[in-house]
Parts: sequence; C-alpha cells; structure tokens
Amino acid sequence: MAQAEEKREENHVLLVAFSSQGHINPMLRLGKRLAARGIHVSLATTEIVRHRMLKSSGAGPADHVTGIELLFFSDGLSLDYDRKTNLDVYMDILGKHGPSNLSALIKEHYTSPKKLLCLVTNPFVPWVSDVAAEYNIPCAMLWIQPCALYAIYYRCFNKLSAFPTPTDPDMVVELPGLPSMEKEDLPSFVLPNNPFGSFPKLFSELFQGMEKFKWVLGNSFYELEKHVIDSVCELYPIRPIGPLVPPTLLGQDQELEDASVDMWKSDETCIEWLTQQPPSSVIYVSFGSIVVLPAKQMEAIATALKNVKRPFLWVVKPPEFPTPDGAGQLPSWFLEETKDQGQVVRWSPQTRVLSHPAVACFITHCGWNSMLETICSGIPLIAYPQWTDQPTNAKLIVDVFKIGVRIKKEADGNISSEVIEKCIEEVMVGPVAEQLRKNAMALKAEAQKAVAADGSSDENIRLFVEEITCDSCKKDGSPNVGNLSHEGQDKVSDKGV
Ligand SMILES: O=c1ccn([C@@H]2O[C@H](COP(=O)(O)OP(=O)(O)O)[C@@H](O)[C@H]2O)c(=O)[nH]1
Ligand SMILES: O=C(O[C@@H]1O[C@H](CO)[C@@H](O)[C@H](O)[C@H]1O)c1ccc(O)c(O)c1
Repeated sequence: MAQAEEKREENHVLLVAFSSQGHINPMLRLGKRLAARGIHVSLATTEIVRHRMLKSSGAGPADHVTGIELLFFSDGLSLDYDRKTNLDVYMDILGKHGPSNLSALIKEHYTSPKKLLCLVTNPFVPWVSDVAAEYNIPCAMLWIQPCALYAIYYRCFNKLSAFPTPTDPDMVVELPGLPSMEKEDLPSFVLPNNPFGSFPKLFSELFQGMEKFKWVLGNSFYELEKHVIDSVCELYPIRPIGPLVPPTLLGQDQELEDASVDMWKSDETCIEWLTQQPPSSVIYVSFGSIVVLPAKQMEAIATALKNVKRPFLWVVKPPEFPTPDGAGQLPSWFLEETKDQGQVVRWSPQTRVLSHPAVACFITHCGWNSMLETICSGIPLIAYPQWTDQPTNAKLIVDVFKIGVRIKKEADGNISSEVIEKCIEEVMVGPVAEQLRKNAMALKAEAQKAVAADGSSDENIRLFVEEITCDSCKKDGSPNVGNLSHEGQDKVSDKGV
C-alpha cells in the first residue's frame, strides 16, 4: 500500500459536511482539534463547494486546509443549478444521490474503509449514518446549532411535547431547560406555515433514528447552555465541544492556524477603515451567507443607519440569483448620503471585524456561527432573525444569554426604521448597554475557559478521542454509548458554573 494511503487509513476520521460555509467551518475546526490529538482527518463535501472556493480564491484546486484533506462528491445537480430557490428539490436530490456518491468516494479513497475510526456528519446530511453502517464504521453527528435547537427538534419530531398546529398556530411551547417560547421564538421548521417540506421530513427521520449515531457532539459549551444540555441527558445526550471558532477569538496561541474555507472573497479594506474609527463606535451589520432581505427591509435598515449618525460597516452580499424586486440591494440614495459615515462591503473578514476594538455591536440574522463569533468577541447583538434556527437563537440572546436586544417586527411583518434606531441606541449608550456589555464580556471569558486545557469542551473532545480509538468501543457494533456520554456529561456538570 502506498505511504499516503497507509497514513490515511491509520487513526483516521472522515468528516462529511453539507455544502454551506456555516456547516463546513465548524466541522473543519472539529477536525483540527482531533488532529491536535493525533487523529488523521479528511473532510468530504459536495462539488459545489470546490467550485465556490475556486471562484473566491481564483487559485488552483484546494485539496487541503491546514493539514485536513478535502474530498468532493457530486450532489446530483449541475454546478449552475439555483439550489437556494429550489431548496426542497435540492435536499431531495442530495438525499437520493449523496449516499451512493459518498460511498463510491470512500471506496475510491480508502483501501480498507472499515479501518476508519468513524464518520462524523452534520444534521443536513443525516444519511451519512447509513453509508457508515454499510462499511461497519461507527458514526457521530456534530450538531452545528445551539443545543437548545437539538432539544426542541428531538422533542418535536419524537412527539414528546406539544407544538403549534394549523388549528392552534399561536400556542406557547414549554420545554424543560428553556424559557416559554411563542411562535416567533420557535425554529421556522416546526411551524405549521413552514414552506420547506424537506426539513420536517429530514428532521423526523433523523430524530426518530438517533440510535444510528454513537455520539452527538455540539458546537456550543456547557456553561452557555447548561440547563438545556442537562434536559436531554435522559433522551439522547449531546456533548458540547465548542465554540468551534478561530483560535484567535478564543485567546489561544496567536500562531495557531484556523481551519476554514472561504466561499466568498472578503474585502480586507474594511479593517483599515475600522482602524481609523474611535474605540467601540462602529455598528457592524451582516445577515450571513444565505439571507436576502426584501427591498423594504433594506430601506428601513439604511434609513436607521443614516439617522443614528454613527459609523457603520454593512455587508451587502449581492444575491447569487438577483431578482427584479430589488431584494438584497441598497436603496439608490444610500451610498452617496452616507459616504462619510460608513462602509459597505460585499463580504467581510467577519471574525477579524468582530474582534476589532472599533466595533461596538452587531446587527445580525442570528446564524449560530455569527452568534458564537460574537460571544467570543464579547460584544452585544441586535437580533433580526429570519428563518430556521435564527428566531430561537434570538430568544436565547435576549432572554437566556442576556447579551442583546431584538428588532420587533410590525404586525405586517415589516420593520420600521424607528424601532431599529431605538435598538441601536439601547445597546450603545445607557445602563442597558452597560449591562449587556458586562454580560457579553463574562460569556467571552466562559467560552475561553471551556476550550482551554481541562475546560468542559476540551474534556469532551478528549473523551470522544479516547472512545473512538479504544479497541473495545470500535468492535462494539451496538448503537450509542449513552452511559459513557452521560458519565462524560456528569464529569463536566461537576465543573458547571
Ligand atoms: O461578510 C461576512 C459574513 C459572514 N461571514 C462568515 O460566514 C459565517 C456565517 O455563518 P452563520 O451560521 O452565521 O450564518 P449563515 O451564513 O450560515 O446563514 C460565519 O462564520 C461568518 O463569520 C464572513 O466571513 N463574512
Ligand atoms: O442552515 C443553513 O445555513 C445556516 O447554518 C447555520 C448553522 O446551522 C445556522 O445557524 C444558520 O441560521 C443558517 O442560515 C442553510 C440552509 C439551507 C441552505 O440551502 C444552506 O445552504 C444553508
């Protein structure tokens, strides 16, 4: 056997991720932490990612990210297919073609696939566990949203608690370890008016078949979500191993390299501009990689930014498939009228922006990666959630973590610039702002402790590596090491704050 293959199969873990940046990057960072403990790691994802990476860098094909080998398989669609607009079709085709294409990739790259220590997947590609079973390899899942979402979906899709229905759409949901949740606090996929049928189907299959996963790891930390993590211990435990963010945000060695991919080229000029702004003065605005706001909402945000007369940095990512209604585009007057006040970029180096001393707060769609990055930067948030986990993430920000405020929508679903202006003033000045900043700094310190040597997340990674490399665990084909997880959790719980 060639030396490279031998290395690939010895002490090797294969990570498999859905094609979005917010799913791949936490997986790569998990890979880095495994690699730091002597595991060889590869990551498989779909061809569209390679295509986007090439477009963003303009360089040759990427085949490694800081020591982690990248492998690609087809999702069954052409590269120019509009996956976002046709999300249900995309998820359906991916579910049909993904398993055989991933299986072929494993056959092609591994002479003895069953020597793999385990496959690690994420929630949008749950069928990876069937591919793992085909090769008799144990499977783990990295849950890439808050543990609160794991608990909500587990209870909802196993019908353990009552959720809104078409006849009772406004019911308030009460779950252990979480505050009471109204419909605007729940993930959009559990609501009766959710337009994407593929997700309830996917989550039903996933949460009714959890025994296919021997381990569930979470991109969170125990001290952040202690009550809800404890609440699922008896159901199907989740072990927090995060936050999976760049090492520089965690107060770790500045020399440590991050493991991440960039699907869009970031505009570095904004860092220079930030450096010219007073400390804690800039409002950072971004809605992540997927959300495209309707023109009316863009107008409201634009008006609010102009009226508050504070410096801002706004990421306006041009829609991949533009529409004639002006969605995702700035109002025509904005750039001219605010040219001395702020900067607009197409894509920012977000983690460097958030940790820049000039940044005061973040107006965000509440994607979980953005939230973790903000928590690790110790700044307050203004939540403007759109769909999926984001409404629940906003609820956590305001009522559980207490590090931000939420932009309330009008009855017609729109937002007014006056409400946004009020939110901005609330997080920038006065006693509320002061308390939010204090809370944010305290959480930042907890996050750093969790990933430091012997912290709760570090300990959970250590346990995971111990279990995937232990011979008796490997041979034991039985599903889930529930007791081990539970013991691990107890151990961590003792350290809880
Ligand atoms: O201008 C930007 C906007 C976002 N991001 C990164 O893109 C990810 C977005 O993930 P998130 O879960 O917050 O939202 P999604 O884009 O998946 O909706 C985060 O890691 C951000 O740091 C970035 O690098 N530059
Ligand atoms: O879920 C999708 O992307 C984002 O993932 C984050 C981590 O799960 C999450 O916190 C954030 O709110 C999401 O926006 C996603 C959904 C559909 C799709 O086609 C994607 O490419 C990504």
